Amino acid sequence: MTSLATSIGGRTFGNCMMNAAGIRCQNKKDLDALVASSAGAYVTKSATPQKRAGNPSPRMHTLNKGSINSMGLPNNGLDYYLDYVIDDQHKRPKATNFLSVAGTSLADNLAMLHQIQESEFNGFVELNLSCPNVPGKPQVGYDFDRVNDVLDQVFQFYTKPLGVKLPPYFDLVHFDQIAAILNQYPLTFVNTINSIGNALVVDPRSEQVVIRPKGGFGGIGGASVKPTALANVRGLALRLKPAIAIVGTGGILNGVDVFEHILCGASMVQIGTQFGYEGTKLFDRLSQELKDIMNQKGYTNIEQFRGKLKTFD
Ligand SMILES: O=C1NC(=O)NC(C(=O)O)N1
Repeated sequence: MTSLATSIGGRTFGNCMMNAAGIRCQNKKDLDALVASSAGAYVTKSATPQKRAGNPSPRMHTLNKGSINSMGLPNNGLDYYLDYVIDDQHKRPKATNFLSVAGTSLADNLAMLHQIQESEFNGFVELNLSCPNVPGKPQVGYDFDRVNDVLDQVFQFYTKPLGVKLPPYFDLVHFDQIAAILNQYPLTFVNTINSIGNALVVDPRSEQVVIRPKGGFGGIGGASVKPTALANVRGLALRLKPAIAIVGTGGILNGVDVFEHILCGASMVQIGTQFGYEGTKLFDRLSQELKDIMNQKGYTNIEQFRGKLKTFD
């Protein structure tokens, strides 16, 4: 019997696939659909302390097998998502799910994590350090001192399972530097990558950008980011202490993409852009495709090949 089960931080998940924060996870209807799907878990839209409208439209544009977005963290506010995950926890006490938070300041992140620490939520928090789309706000994940400071302050009081959502890095030295910081903290997981920030898509017919915010600059998702995503999954898997699991995100359209992320070291994968297009039936399709690949290769569970990417030497 081929199993797609996985475990992170001592919690088990029946399926190693879930949504990526931001995609079809904005409200109760979206989240209920994920609960009813074959996804192994869900993550909520990144929350700010209060409800937030986000950037002006058009703020997302479909590309050939990809997307560019500058949503700007539109969300219903932390209380909404905290209420949802706690209510769900009462209904399904054995399930573990993810609550994403993305404060636009350190104070906001600390305030939200204090509120979550004091709550009865016992799932995973995904601290989003990599939203590229809040005008005037840098991606914290690219400022290593700030990452260190945030985690130092968070772990003064936060004792529940916590992971961070990172931006893509493009230099092995940066993998070394961020891993040296992350390894100092009792993180449960690291999610890599967020969209490739501040890309620019041009429509040559109209001679115009395709999204309104920030003069057209936005985060890229979808097939074109897979090589970068796999590099970040592998680069961090090779450098992080084994206690920190890797959640692989980026460029997953098919079962083979899931297989590649796991081969590079991911214990869970998240799907964003393609999930946006296909809806929850995506998880049925990807699960079957991954099982087919595993059966062809003689694998019965993902631990048999997770992280076992070969090199030439
Ligand atoms: O972290 C994020 N990454 C994205 O690509 N977009 C969203 C957003 O803009 O809300 N946030």
